[in-house]
Amino acid sequence: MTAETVRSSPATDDLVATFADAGVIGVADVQVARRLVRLVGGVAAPVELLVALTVRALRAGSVCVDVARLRDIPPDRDAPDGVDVADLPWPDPAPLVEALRSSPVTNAGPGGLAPLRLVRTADDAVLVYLDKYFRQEARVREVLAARAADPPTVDQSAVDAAVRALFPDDGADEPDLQALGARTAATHRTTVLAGGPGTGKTHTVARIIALLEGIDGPGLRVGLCAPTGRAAAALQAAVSGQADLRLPPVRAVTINRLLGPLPDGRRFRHSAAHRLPHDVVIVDEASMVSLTMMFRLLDAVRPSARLILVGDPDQLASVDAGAVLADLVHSVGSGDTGTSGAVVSLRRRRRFGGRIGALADAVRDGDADAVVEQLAEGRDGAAEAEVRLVTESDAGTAGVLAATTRWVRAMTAAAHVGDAVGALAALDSHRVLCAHRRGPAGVAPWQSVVARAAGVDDNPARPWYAGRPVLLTETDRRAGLHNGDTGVVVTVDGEPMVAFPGVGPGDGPRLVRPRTLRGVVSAYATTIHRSQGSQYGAVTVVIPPGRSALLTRELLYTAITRAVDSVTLVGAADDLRAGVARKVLRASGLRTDLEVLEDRG
Ligand SMILES: Nc1ncnc2c1ncn2[C@@H]1O[C@H](COP(=O)(O)OP(=O)(O)OP(=O)(O)O)[C@@H](O)[C@H]1O
Repeated sequence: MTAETVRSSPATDDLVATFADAGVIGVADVQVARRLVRLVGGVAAPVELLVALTVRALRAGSVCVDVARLRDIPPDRDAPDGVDVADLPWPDPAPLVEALRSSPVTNAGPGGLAPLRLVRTADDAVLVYLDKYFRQEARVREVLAARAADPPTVDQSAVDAAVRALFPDDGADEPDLQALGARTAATHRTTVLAGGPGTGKTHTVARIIALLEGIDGPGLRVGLCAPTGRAAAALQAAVSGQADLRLPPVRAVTINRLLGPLPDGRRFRHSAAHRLPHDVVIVDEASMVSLTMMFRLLDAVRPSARLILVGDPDQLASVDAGAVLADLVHSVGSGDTGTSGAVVSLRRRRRFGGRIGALADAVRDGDADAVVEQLAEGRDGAAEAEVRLVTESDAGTAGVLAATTRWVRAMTAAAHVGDAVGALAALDSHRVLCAHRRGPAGVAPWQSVVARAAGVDDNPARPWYAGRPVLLTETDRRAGLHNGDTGVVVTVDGEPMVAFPGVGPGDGPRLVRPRTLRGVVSAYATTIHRSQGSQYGAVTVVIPPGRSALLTRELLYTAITRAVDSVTLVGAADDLRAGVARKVLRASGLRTDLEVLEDRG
């Protein structure tokens, strides 16, 4: 359906069509809104628009909308030429709230279901939810509060002694936040262990398992999970790599797998009616957990079990709506215990150098001047700089392509002689990351630019050439391969094989026959979303021109923190500044108390 058919549909109101034409809401949002409005028998035009905006916001990751900030909802697509969304007839908040209060969308007749919920926050914002998400958020709040009100009883001195043994004094002046995290995990039902890349979260998690086993005795049932299969595999490898701790064998699975999906594909074996058996459930990469997934998990975790949520609240959040980890970190504050649990934020970076860290901090804090200042050192392609900005038009681009060419040639050289270890090491030594899939600064053109610069014919008709970096777009659980995994085509005994990193610590590469793989694309350039959870030597980040709405602070932070040794940003300083300033709006009510506003019965 085109914008034209939106307008000509009989139930169409001009207001909704005007916003759809301007790209603010999509055709799918209009359709869902129409269906909901029809269910309640029709509503005033501004209310119908609000329903459509609520659906749009959900698709953009927010579980609710703030009626005073409707303009901040990310648009469905760029506005057509000549249209300024600021000039649209945005409804005024006060009359809109009045209309909502008495509308059938928030007040269904007897026995009917009202699709929307209307609430006021402690700081006087008015939020509108689709009923399902309101109920999920309320349940998350309720479970966390009940868990916080019932802390585990532990022998404090035994915990302290065990923590001291696991975290020996390293002579640093600062308080040992890893030790604090472990102590907190032992003394609370719910703990958030927050921290950027390389701040020692996994190191701490492994010691938390050892600590809890020490307190509760052997036989502790540990549920280790992560939102995606790839993240679960990485967690498994990282925890089993801690040989000195002699941890019991643990297996990390996806949250979905932990909960046990039932054949109907909608419900799970474990829920409030049939809880998970574990004494401790540890969720890694928890920033990627949506509200719906967190709701299911919290329902299924035994009230007496410890829950430890581990992740980086500043990274990109889940694809689905909700950013529960960031909300918890915000509502509690580091080192504090709130009504929902306790938060410990690790700060000391243990992996990459000072400049990448300082650049990442400046992006996280939204300080565009500091970002540009950090990058000044490497201006005009000072090739050895740890962080640098090169403009697409200057000689710097040649330097960028020289670096990507060295990367591609290193993969190719190792691949030709069947050196899978060398090819995989080369693969992870560099990555080209784009904000967009399409468009001039997207993955598609950059794939060709990088391949062509290295003299490679990346021809889809002959895909299995040695040295081709590949990305999987499907999961094959039986083969242990996950959507998002990357590998390199290598020649083994004259035959092409695809090498993927081994799963366990010390495992050699896995070699897979090309014809057994489904969903394979080249990986000369990938999206920043795809890079989440991985680490590479050097990272080239392509900044899209023209103030793209897709380039956000969280996206830039995620891209920059993938790099261990160096970061090169390619693009214009002004576009970079605009991206640093653009914070993803993830509205939710979890950061505050809520008062229901509807005139229900
Ligand atoms: N207390 C510590 N003493 C010595 N080394 C440490 C300590 N904590 C972490 N490290 C080391 O620092 C590096 C980063 O730690 P770790 O992998 O635990 O961080 P992380 O926060 O889980 O990182 P990411 O999420 O990016 O994978 C690892 O090599 C780890 O062994």
